[in-house]
Amino acid sequence: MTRPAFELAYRAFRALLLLAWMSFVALSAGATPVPEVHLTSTFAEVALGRSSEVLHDRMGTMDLEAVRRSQQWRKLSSDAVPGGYSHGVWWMRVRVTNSSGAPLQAILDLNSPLQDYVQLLQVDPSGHVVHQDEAGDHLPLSRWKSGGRTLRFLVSLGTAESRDLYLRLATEDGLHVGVRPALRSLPEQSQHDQFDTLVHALYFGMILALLLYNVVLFLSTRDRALAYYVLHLLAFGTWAWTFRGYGLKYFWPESPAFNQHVLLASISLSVVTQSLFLMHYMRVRVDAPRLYPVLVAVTAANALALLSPLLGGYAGPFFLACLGVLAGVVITYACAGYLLRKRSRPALIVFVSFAALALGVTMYLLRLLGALQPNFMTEYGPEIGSALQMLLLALGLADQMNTLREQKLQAERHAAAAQMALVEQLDTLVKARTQELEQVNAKLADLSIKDELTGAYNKRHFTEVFQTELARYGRQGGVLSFCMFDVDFFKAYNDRYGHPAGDAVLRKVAATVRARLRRKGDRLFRLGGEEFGVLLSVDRPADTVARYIDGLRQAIADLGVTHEGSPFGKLTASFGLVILGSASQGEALDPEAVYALADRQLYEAKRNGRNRVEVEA
Ligand SMILES: Nc1nc2c(ncn2[C@@H]2O[C@H](COP(=O)(O)OP(=O)(O)OP(=O)(O)O)[C@@H](O)[C@H]2O)c(=O)[nH]1
Repeated sequence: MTRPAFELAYRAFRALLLLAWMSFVALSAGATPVPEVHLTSTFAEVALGRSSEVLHDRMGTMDLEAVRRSQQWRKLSSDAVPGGYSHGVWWMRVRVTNSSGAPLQAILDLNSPLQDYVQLLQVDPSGHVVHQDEAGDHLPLSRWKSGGRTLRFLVSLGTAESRDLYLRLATEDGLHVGVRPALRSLPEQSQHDQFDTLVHALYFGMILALLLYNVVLFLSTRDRALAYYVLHLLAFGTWAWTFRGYGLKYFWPESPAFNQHVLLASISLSVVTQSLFLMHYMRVRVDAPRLYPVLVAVTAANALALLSPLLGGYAGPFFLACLGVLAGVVITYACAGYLLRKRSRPALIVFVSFAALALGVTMYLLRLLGALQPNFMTEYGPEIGSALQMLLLALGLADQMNTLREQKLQAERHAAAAQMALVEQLDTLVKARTQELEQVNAKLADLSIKDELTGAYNKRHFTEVFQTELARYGRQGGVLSFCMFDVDFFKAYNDRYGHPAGDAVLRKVAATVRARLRRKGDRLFRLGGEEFGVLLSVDRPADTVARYIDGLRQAIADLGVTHEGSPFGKLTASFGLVILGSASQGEALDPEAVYALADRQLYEAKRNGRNRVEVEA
């Protein structure tokens, strides 16, 4: 071999060595073992988190070849691929080997409808992509190969076949949702979906029932708290419906952008309507006036957050919406805590119901972070928590309406009692006034028949009574006695002692006589000037009448009123008496005639010396 030929051969050998070394390096880098999962004949479900590896492609530029060769793969500490803000791409890989002894189909389910773009690359052990699928809530549903509420892919394996599954999770603007991919056999997936549908049917059924019930309640009561509660149920229900993927699946499958808007708007609307409801339900304005402006401000901020989609993107508005939710939770707890110290029952219900929601959501998040084991409570934590919250608030509302109705009834009872008391008071007043009026009337009537100076009945009344009594006597018989008496030398008395003294004497005489008329029917009349008449009761026996009248005369004389103008030296009176005995029964007596008889006897008494009684028998 010539020297140049040798050098050429040597160079070729070196190049071959270099190529071999480079190939070795390249092959050894690509040959990093992929964690493997064996699917046996008893396979039902494998949670892929801990059985797989993840890779964070921070720039989002790596292709399959690059990730296959990467040395950055690491194990996960939980079942969930980390969520949060990152503009990179998350990759997940696992080798699945069909050890069931027969061809096998499985579903790779992300257990979430929320991930912008997902790609599943199924690669055979030699590195060839044998199958490629895409899905994601930024794609219309028609581009998801395997339909379902959640993001999922079909994996078909031949007997003893192995495939490397590369799952690529990308976002539009950096917001990654923590997903928990699981591989399930078809029967297991079907059972899982059935149970999931049942739980959500119950959940959304409950929201719908509460919604309708409260709409009816609102229509009958027109209570604003109820109206806000209905709107809140509507907003929250819409959010939950969309969040769980039913919006995209059933309502707007070809409008992923609209799905994002609904998701964002329903968060802010939920907080706004909830704050408005709480304002009325807990009477924040009246009972917590210093917190009220803060609650109003938070509500207004959440209302403004509804406009945040105008800023573009999803991550930014979502961040704002989350801030709004946080502010809403803080102010709600502040109000409820403050009002709890005032022993407000609505505040207690709000406190407990929000605690239930917080507990449910916390359990769900802890499960996502791998701190809790998966179970019914952690899987459906938000649903259970919010269902409890909604039920408690609905019960609270019903309780408040009951309390209000009770208060209204009590107020009505009080008003009725007060009205009753007023009526009674009015009644008593009317009775008192009537009595007073009757008394005044009686007094007026009395005054109209009495003589002002002496208090004896007046002449007008005498005429009436005398006529009536005579008529009665004419009908019934019995004894009727009438006498007239006249103060003796009264002119002289007036002349000597003055007219006022005369008046006083007349009063004294009348009082003396009246004091002795004790029987019912005995009456004293002033017939004019110093002349009086006495009509005696029919019950008085005839033989006692003259003596009785003489007793009156004696009583006047016994007054001992000095009268120097009288031969008796004191005041006296003369009496003319007529006694109509039973012999006169049935006679129609003429009052004037009887009067004249008495007057004549009085005249006789005067003529016979005064201070005496003359009787017409
Ligand atoms: N003070 C006073 N005097 C009266 C009243 N009414 C009548 N008189 C006076 O009574 C007097 C009656 O006088 P007379 O009819 O002459 O009778 P008399 O002086 O009593 O004489 P005899 O009846 O015969 O004893 C008159 O002077 C009347 O002015 C009165 O209301 N008050």
